[in-house]
Amino acid sequence: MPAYVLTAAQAAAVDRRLESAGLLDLAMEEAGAAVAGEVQQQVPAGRVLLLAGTGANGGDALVAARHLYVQGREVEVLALPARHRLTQLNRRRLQAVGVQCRPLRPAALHRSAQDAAVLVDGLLGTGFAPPLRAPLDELIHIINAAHCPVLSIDIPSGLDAHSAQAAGLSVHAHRTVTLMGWKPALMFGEAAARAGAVTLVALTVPAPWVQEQALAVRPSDREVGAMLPVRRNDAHKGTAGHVWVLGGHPGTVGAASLAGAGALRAGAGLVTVHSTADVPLVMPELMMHRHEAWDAAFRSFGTRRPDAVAVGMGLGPDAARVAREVLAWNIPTVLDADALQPELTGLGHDLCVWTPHPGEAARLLDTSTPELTRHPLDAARTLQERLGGVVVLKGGPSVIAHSGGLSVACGGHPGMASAGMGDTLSGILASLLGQGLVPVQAAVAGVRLHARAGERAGQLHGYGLSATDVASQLGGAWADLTHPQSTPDSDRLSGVPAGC
Ligand SMILES: NC(=O)C1=CN([C@@H]2O[C@H](COP(=O)(O)OP(=O)(O)OC[C@H]3O[C@@H](n4cnc5c(N)ncnc54)[C@H](O)[C@@H]3O)[C@@H](O)[C@H]2O)[C@@H](O)CC1
Ligand SMILES: Nc1ncnc2c1ncn2[C@@H]1O[C@H](COP(=O)(O)OP(=O)(O)O)[C@@H](O)[C@H]1O
Repeated sequence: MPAYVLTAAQAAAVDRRLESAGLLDLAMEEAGAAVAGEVQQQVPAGRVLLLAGTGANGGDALVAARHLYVQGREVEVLALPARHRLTQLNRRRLQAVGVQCRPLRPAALHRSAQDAAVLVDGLLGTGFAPPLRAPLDELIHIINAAHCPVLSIDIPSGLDAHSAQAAGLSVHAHRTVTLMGWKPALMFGEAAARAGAVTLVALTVPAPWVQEQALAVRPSDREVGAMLPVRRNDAHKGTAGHVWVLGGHPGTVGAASLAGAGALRAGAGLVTVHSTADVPLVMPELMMHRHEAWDAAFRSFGTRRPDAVAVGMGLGPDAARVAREVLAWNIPTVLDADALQPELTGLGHDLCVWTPHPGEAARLLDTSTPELTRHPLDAARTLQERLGGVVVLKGGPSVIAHSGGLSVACGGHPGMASAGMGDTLSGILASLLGQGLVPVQAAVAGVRLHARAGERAGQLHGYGLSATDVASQLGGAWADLTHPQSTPDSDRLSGVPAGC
């Protein structure tokens, strides 16, 4: 089963269903036990300071305190007055095993945080409605000044679950144990940086209840690996897909050759780069057609068509015109970089994959980049509705939007913040389309393949990794995804963007 992404409202809807089925108590017990387990694993000795808020997030902290106590850990619990029925119940259960809760006041927190081995933040979860009210603001300042590691339950207190922005004061956690599904804030931007390393505890909730609500899926590497094409032993270059790359312009010729390298390394049988500039052939296996002008190029193509085409990488001022011609072919097409022009809106078809980075996406939606990056899932969905086909809104992580919904591809490496990475991705996507994957599978599998290759290259080159390094790791990344038992858990890889 894939992991799901849920907004606060969607998580609350599942909670109501659990409550009416009499299962919410069990879910809270499971959540608290998982938090206790994470504490035991991460900080196996020393005093655990647990902070419980008024709602069910506080209830999870009280359950965690009970589990830790019965396992022999020294626990201290500071709690706000319990308002939620199950939080009140778990307070009584905690007292019944011999742990007293003390009132959570700033002075007490300040004193207790001095020598705690770990602080568990159960103040506010998905029930938080900004802005913060007193005394939560003062308490959060004290938590952030504490010297011990902080583990937040579900989401760092004070974060708006839906927004990547992290506009106001919130807990800065070292780790977050999130429940039932990922919250958008745990994956994107400044908000994700405040969550630290995230562990998802899916909880024993009927899968359809979560699936019906979910905003997006976050497929596992095993699920992604199963999408990748499998070849017969008698495969030859004619059956492995012929990809055309249309790109390059004086000054940006490298973009077309990086796309070509990405296509070859992702398995295309034949790759031809068409350009009106002298594109350097970084790999001699690439074929090159230098055309005098694009009109002449299209005349020379006649009725010949590749299995898939990537258009736009470094293509320059002719890009919109070239993309318009290519769209009329109605074949599997990746549109990137200069081909991502608002004037192409309405010309897309079901076989298109559009790959904007946030700046290009903002231009297509006529908005600002900061506004767009605040809600990347919403932005990707709006773009897909306007452009058709599949949209890959690139970033760390990227969002794939298609007519059936949204998918988030996590992983990658911060070293991928360098020029040419997107060009390589376009080639990968065209390669997978050329090998017969339908656009949504090519996008989901290609984006994760690219990110996984980035993780491998990042281990070798750190922040100095280049797009060529990423292309050279695609074979290993492919093997990792198709044999996932040997893949390190991408959530726990060092250097992976927070929350992903
Ligand atoms: N299915 C799930 O995902 C489960 C979720 N559980 C927990 O339930 C939590 C949600 O519980 P609740 O809906 O009770 O909400 P929370 O516990 O997140 O917060 C609600 C409480 O915070 C207070 N509050 C809200 N906004 C505030 C503000 N701006 N300033 C100060 N106080 C504010 C409210 O008065 C309310 O008492 C999740 O985050 C998770 O920790 C678990 O108990 C188990 C099951
Ligand atoms: N910090 C990061 N974490 C994960 N992936 C990243 C990160 N930074 C960039 N990437 C990936 O690198 C690519 C950059 O694309 P783009 O900005 O179009 O590059 P260019 O235009 O230089 O080719 C995207 O696929 C993006 O997802």
